Amino acid sequence: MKTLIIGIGGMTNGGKSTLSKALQKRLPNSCIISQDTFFKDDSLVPVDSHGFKQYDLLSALHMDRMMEEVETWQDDPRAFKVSHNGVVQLLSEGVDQVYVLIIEGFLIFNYRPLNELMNKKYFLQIPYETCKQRRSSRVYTPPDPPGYFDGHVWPMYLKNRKEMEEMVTDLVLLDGLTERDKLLSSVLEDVTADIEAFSDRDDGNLPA
Ligand SMILES: Nc1ncnc2c1ncn2[C@@H]1O[C@H](COP(=O)(O)OP(=O)(O)O)[C@@H](O)[C@H]1O
Ligand SMILES: O=C(O)c1ccc[n+]([C@@H]2O[C@H](COP(=O)([O-])O)[C@@H](O)[C@H]2O)c1
Repeated sequence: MKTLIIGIGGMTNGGKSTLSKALQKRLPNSCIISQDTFFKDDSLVPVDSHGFKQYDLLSALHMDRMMEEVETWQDDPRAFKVSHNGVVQLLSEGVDQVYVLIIEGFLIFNYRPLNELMNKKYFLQIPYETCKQRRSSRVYTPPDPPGYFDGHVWPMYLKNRKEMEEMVTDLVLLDGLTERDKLLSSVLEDVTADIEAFSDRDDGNLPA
């Protein structure tokens, strides 16, 4: 069975889940694993000296559980697909099916074990003002306290981004201000080309 793992990383509110959901709808036999679903319980997240909860760190996430979820997909992508969101689509007879996993989240490329599994890495970026504006209209659980964006989210983004750039060299940067449909079609075109190249090969490896 052939598999492809795509990472959709990026800044908070960069458009990761919007793009991932749209891609999943268009890619047969694809599933999404979202890092957001692995946040630790609020009681386990420490506060800093300014009283801000330290959510924008890898230590605020159950990354071990996220890896287990990815391994469950790797063990049997077909069963994972059936148990998570339904029907497996058979393409044409005689063609090897390629199962696609979309891993999305704001710190996926900062976690080396996850990073190493990905065949393709996309990173959605937006300017500070857009990020702050989009974030202000989103309600998290718990909600952002006053000053949280400038006091915690943005400084941690800068720190995490620097760390990511020291670890990862093969990122494809995407402009999160691009219109949704255009973003989708450019990534879809890229991924579809990989899938086609991949399904033509019989050694199970994605061409470089
Ligand atoms: N390409 C885009 N252009 C304009 N707004 C977008 C775009 N993609 C997403 N958004 C909006 O930005 C906000 C954050 O999007 P979301 O996909 O939830 O971001 P993330 O998963 O990166 O936090 C939402 O209000 C969404 O509708
Ligand atoms: O989902 C949660 O439990 C949660 C609780 C508190 C905060 N968050 C925020 O979720 C952000 C990452 O998710 P996202 O979708 O904005 O990239 C990160 O900036 C955190 O501050 C998320």
